[in-house]
Amino acid sequence: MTIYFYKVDAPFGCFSNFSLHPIWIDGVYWQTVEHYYQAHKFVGGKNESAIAKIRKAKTPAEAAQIGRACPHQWRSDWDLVKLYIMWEGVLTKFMSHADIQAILLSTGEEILVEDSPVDYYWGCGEDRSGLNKLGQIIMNVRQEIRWRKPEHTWQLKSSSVDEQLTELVL
Ligand SMILES: Nc1nc(O)c(N)c(N[C@@H]2O[C@H](COP(=O)(O)O)[C@@H](O)[C@H]2O)n1
Repeated sequence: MTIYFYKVDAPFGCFSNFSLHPIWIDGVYWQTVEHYYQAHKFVGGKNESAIAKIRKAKTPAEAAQIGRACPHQWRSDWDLVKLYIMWEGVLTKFMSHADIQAILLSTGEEILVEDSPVDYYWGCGEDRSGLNKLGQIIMNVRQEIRWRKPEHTWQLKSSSVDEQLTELVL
């Protein structure tokens, strides 16, 4: 069964980057993964003052609104680094909050899909043909957490450590 998530107040809403689960990365506090992700568009760019504005944004929607404005001011390597930034934020979120980590692990091997009607990159888009990069990252993080927690490794599909490593590298 595929698990679709999007709205924070709907089932599996804790998988959304808009969920109110703060993270600390490199000694900096971020209210949500969305704040962290949007702010990093401006790290090393032409308008670094936007970082503080996004960090202080009252809601993840406001953080996204600021972050999406002025794409010409984003760092030049944004397309190269955005997947890693997102992965780092999502991994930190699920490593920092035991309650949602348990929810994530309880999904077993189910496919996770961000059911965004507008986003064909991070989500599946209106017709569900999108790339679902956020869902893929959350599934990767689920696997990563199992690696870090030996008691969960029995849930991995492959039988040997070598096979499991190969799966992750590929
Ligand atoms: N809950 C929610 N509401 C929205 O309005 C959204 N667009 C999303 N999707 C998230 O938006 C982020 C991508 O932003 P950019 O388009 O790269 O500026 C990413 O966190 C998606 O998961 N979610």
